[in-house]
Amino acid sequence: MGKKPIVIGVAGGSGSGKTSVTKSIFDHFTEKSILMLEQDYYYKDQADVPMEKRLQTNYDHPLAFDNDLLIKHIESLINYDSVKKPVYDYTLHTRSSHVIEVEPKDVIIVEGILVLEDERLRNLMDIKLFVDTDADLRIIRRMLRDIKERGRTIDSVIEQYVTVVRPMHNQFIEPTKRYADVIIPEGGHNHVAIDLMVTKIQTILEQKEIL
Ligand SMILES: Nc1ncnc2c1ncn2[C@@H]1O[C@H](COP(=O)(O)OP(=O)(O)O)[C@@H](O)[C@H]1O
Ligand SMILES: Nc1ccn([C@@H]2O[C@H](COP(=O)(O)O)[C@@H](O)[C@H]2O)c(=O)n1
Repeated sequence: MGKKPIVIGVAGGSGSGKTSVTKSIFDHFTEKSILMLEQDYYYKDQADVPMEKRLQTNYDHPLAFDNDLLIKHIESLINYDSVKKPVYDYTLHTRSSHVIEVEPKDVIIVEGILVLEDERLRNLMDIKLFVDTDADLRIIRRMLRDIKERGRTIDSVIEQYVTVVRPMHNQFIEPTKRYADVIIPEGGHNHVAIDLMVTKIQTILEQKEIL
């Protein structure tokens, strides 16, 4: 392997298409060259917090995340050491008892709403992306996804969006766009932006002579 893995940060609002962009990039490579760390998996553990309190947690505030652990894991992977990535359960609002053993790779993608908010995380990144999608599309996408995949109701998604997600987005997420090297409009189906990123990563991997 080459000297140091490349770290790519993918930020953007909830429902903007971060995961879709990351997966589309991912699918162009073999598993031996690229790995993904989801900031969501690094929400603070709430195993000891009662469920009624978990429902009141602000999951869109920077303090909701265990960035210390995320940074520790990125630093280990940069040194080509494996890590035990936590697994997050959105229905229980805490980490599951499982972990995923992640082997080091030459490309590390770190994806999440607030990955560009923490200066320590930004300093570990070689390329910073911000997926920029209008608020109306984000709420529609989130509504469909959260009901289908995260065990939520229409009422709960609307209530959370209006009281927490929207204000936190405006206060903490949107301002991090200024740190991005590349802004990707519309997210998951932006094939031009995805192809550009794939080409860039391929070039880096070719330089490392591992393709
Ligand atoms: N360009 C797009 N057009 C339509 N739906 C999309 C698009 N990009 C993503 N989606 C859908 O919107 C939902 C949220 O996308 P996701 O990639 O999970 O966003 P994020 O990770 O930013 O929250 C998913 O169900 C996904 O399939
Ligand atoms: N228990 C939780 C944890 C997080 N959320 C919401 O997830 C959003 C971030 O994930 P995306 O895939 O949408 O980027 C964030 O906006 C939190 O509100 C949650 O609802 N419950």
